[in-house]
Amino acid sequence: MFRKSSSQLAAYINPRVVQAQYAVRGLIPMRADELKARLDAGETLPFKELVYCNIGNPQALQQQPLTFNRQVMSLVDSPTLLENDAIVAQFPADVVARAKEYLKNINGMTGAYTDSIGYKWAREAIAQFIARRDGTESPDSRNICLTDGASSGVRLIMQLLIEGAKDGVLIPIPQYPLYTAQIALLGGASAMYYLDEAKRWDLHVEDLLKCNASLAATGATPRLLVVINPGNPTGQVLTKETMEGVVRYCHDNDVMLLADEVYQENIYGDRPFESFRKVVLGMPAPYNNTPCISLHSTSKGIIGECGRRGGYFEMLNVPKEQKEQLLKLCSINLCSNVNGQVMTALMCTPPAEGGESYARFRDEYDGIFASLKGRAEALAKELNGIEGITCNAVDGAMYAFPQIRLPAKYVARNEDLNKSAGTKIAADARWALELLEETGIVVVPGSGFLQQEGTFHFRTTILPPAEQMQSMTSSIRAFQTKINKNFAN
Ligand SMILES: Cc1ncc(COP(=O)(O)O)c(CN[C@@H]2CONC2=O)c1O
Repeated sequence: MFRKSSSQLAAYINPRVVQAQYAVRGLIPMRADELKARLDAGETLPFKELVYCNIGNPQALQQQPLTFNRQVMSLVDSPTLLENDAIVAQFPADVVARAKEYLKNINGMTGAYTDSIGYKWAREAIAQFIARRDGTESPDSRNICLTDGASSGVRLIMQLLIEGAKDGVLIPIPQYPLYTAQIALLGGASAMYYLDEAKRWDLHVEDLLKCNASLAATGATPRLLVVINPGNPTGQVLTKETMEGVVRYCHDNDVMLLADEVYQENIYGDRPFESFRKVVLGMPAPYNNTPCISLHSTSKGIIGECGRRGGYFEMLNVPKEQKEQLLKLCSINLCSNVNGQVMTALMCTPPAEGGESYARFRDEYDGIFASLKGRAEALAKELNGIEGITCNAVDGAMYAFPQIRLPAKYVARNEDLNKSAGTKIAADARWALELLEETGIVVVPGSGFLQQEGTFHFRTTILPPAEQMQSMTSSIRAFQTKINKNFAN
């Protein structure tokens, strides 16, 4: 049997991979990278720099890491430094003590595999963090699993529950595209519940029941309900009343609740964050027995350590059989990365008041929070001041998701451009592409998060430093004003 030449072999690709999309690093950011390469090569473009507002990557936009965490991490990563008194003398005492504590727990071997669900000591630190945050009993640390960021937690949980098209996942629209991508990769069925832009992007529990019907119509059963609180891209913070309605839905319909709470520290508006775990435990029987898996991450909040790939999920009321299978899935990956585990433990255990590092930590933490809050408020205000753009307040998370009112002539032109180029670019993707080409501003079109039919949005982060944000909103204003004028109906 002669082997076919490489040119004859059709490069087979799993069609599910082709179907999966992830707009946060899709068409617009890829085009931005091409433009950046041209700028770097000395070419003259209509702008001098790219402003990457497509990804919630704080430290890529000049946010500083928290010193305490980095100091502890450096000593844990290189324990021999602790044998050098001159080096030790350069670190605050509570940093040295914390590093020694962690190294003792790790037996000094930070290069070794850990338990499949992560270091026991790190999981116990997370359990204590959860108890302090919620004012409840400490969860059993065996119900906590450290992950390579929340993304890998989502993947594991979806693998547990989604075999194929008969298994349905309820997702919010607009949604963070990790979810539709993972559902596509598993061949699952998705049912969309639309967030209400006119009501601060709130969700309506009755829409969840409509999802049941849409899944039933295809022979699928709802297995998982995803709630992102605070919301990405929409920035809403749910009320306790809404959350209780969600819990009742999950209990009554035997659906696992996946509470994506990676932005739980990014709260800027009048609505406080309450964890789904706390809401479930505060409800009367039988609702306090509702299964709920909560996600957290070192990528967001104030810590912003995205590249460390730290995070965890906590299983509340999850049946033993499901827990065992989920933990088996974790074992197949052997363990999450050690730096991410250490960083997650540090996120959950800040320096104690009275310690040498406390004042600096507090100052850094409060400074970053105040800056994020200020930028969130300023950005929504500026965007609302642009004709043709309206934006809900950014109550939480790291993004604004304004609606753009595109003139009919602009939408029609986009259809003509698609026809002549054989492309299928959505009107708001065309808007984002042209904004990029003219200004260097990189945003993600609302179509990348899905949205109500006939509406157009874009998502920008609140992360550019204040002075850069000012010029960014001025450029968006000029760009939109030109569209309003040139395509006036
Ligand atoms: C709601 C939500 N869940 C999970 C994740 C994954 O985070 P990990 O880094 O812990 O895997 C993100 C990342 N946010 C993406 C990345 O930056 N911009 C975004 O929209 C997110 O926004």
